[in-house]
Amino acid sequence: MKPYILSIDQGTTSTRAFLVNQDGEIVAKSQREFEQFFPEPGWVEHDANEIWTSVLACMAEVLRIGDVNAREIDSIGITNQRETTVIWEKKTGRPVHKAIVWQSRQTEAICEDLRQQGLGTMIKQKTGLLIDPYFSGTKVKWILDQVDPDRTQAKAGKFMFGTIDAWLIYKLTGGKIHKTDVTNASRTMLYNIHTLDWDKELLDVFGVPENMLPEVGDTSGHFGTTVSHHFFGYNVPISASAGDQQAALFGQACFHKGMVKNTYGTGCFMLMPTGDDAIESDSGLLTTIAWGLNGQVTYALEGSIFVGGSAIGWLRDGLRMIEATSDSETYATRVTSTDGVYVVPAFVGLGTPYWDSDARGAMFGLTRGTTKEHVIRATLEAICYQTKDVLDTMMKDAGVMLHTLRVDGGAVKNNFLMQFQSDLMNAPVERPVNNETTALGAAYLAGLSTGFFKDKDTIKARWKQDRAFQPQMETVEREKLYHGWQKAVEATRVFKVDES
Ligand SMILES: Nc1ncnc2c1ncn2[C@@H]1O[C@H](COP(=O)(O)OP(=O)(O)O)[C@@H](O)[C@H]1O
Ligand SMILES: O=P(O)(O)OC[C@H](O)CO
Repeated sequence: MKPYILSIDQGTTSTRAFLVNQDGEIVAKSQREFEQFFPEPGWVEHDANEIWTSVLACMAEVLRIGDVNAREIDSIGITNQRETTVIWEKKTGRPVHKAIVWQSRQTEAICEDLRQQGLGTMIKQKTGLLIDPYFSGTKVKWILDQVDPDRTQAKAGKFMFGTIDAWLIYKLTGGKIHKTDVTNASRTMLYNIHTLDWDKELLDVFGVPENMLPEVGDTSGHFGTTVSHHFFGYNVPISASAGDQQAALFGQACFHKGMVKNTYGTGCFMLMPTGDDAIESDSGLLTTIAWGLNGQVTYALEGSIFVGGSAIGWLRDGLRMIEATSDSETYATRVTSTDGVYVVPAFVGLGTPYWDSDARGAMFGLTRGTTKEHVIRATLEAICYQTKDVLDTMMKDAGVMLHTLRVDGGAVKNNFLMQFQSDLMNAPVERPVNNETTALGAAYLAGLSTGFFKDKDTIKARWKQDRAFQPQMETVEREKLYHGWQKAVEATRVFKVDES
């Protein structure tokens, strides 16, 4: 048995590679940031080639750091920022446009047109998604409209589309394999999550020829092997591809309905598996695929918050109130409350449960006595309020009670954030010892396919708690604070800049 799995976590702001051993421990890690392009307000793009070279660099570096030879790698698991859209030329492998990132709002006009055509219900029934620029479908249409408006080239089979996993699989296999998995496909708005097929009616709506689309497989399965010149002379199997939020759900061993994880990264994403029941939400949750294993799909409910930890990046880079994101905890705990200040970080609109593309950020309750400590605390609290909005909706739609929330992602190091979250939800918040649950999830999924890991119970047995935050706040206080937040969101949504 080869002793390691190489897990690649291709995220929104950085690429990471990890070596995971059979005890489910991370023995080496490497990380590279890459450029974010903001060509217009609200637009976010990546250079797909830069992402690819960051993956190659991280793979080489993690082997060097771990002092591991490529021949010791059992398999590769890929997990990725979801929805981000790449279209490349079949013949040359060259991207035809920058990758359009999940956060980008540049397809809002296309979305509005779809809403006007009354397609919302059909799209939701088939894909589990709501019409919003977040998903890949309108991004594919947008790129094709730029480079091939009448679709002559696309119909002639000149282009390939992929989410980031499919792009990396294509590159790693030397262009031999064009494949994705069900979790990534379920975020495209082109895939029918019930029939498990690319949907012809949707492809027509978006003007996307089927020949551009990748094959769709189980999350844990066969995605080809690396070509040896990319992997130090070895052909290593790629055995998993999973959207990063789904990989985190798996890595957190949330295998049953009622087990919920929330990831606090750039945005926040809360997922709960619902078994073979694709629960449709009327309150703004998404119905999505948690994973595909052995030909069997598990569904999930998801709440997506577009601005989570990145609001703390804004305090640092935009407002310059802090030098490092970790300073936010120090400042927040210098005051005992926000003194009535609320920050609504709707910088790119609001996701679940509001789905308001036009909303923009706001701050309320300012007085002459407001200090930066209050603003910083209010920004951290906003992450928790948004999470409560999503959680309450999820519990109601699924008809379950929350016992405990499992958390991960870059911002969970912040103890103030975690304690306030627990207080606000009146439930324990469990932080795992190993916060790299996304990478671990991808490693587990890869290892299940090759026999490196025995079964899902092995993963459950390896989950260890670092700290459980217990609720301490009085009910009256909690309700008062949350009521203030609800009023702030309402007021934010009323305010619209007149662009005429
Ligand atoms: N101590 C902290 N307190 C609050 N937010 C933090 C802290 N450390 C990191 N963050 C936030 O966490 C995010 C990074 O988390 P990460 O999981 O690496 O994100 P992603 O995978 O989306 O790139 C950043 O937006 C950063 O502002
Ligand atoms: O890269 P992350 O961790 O911000 O995750 C992004 C999500 O997958 C977007 O849906």
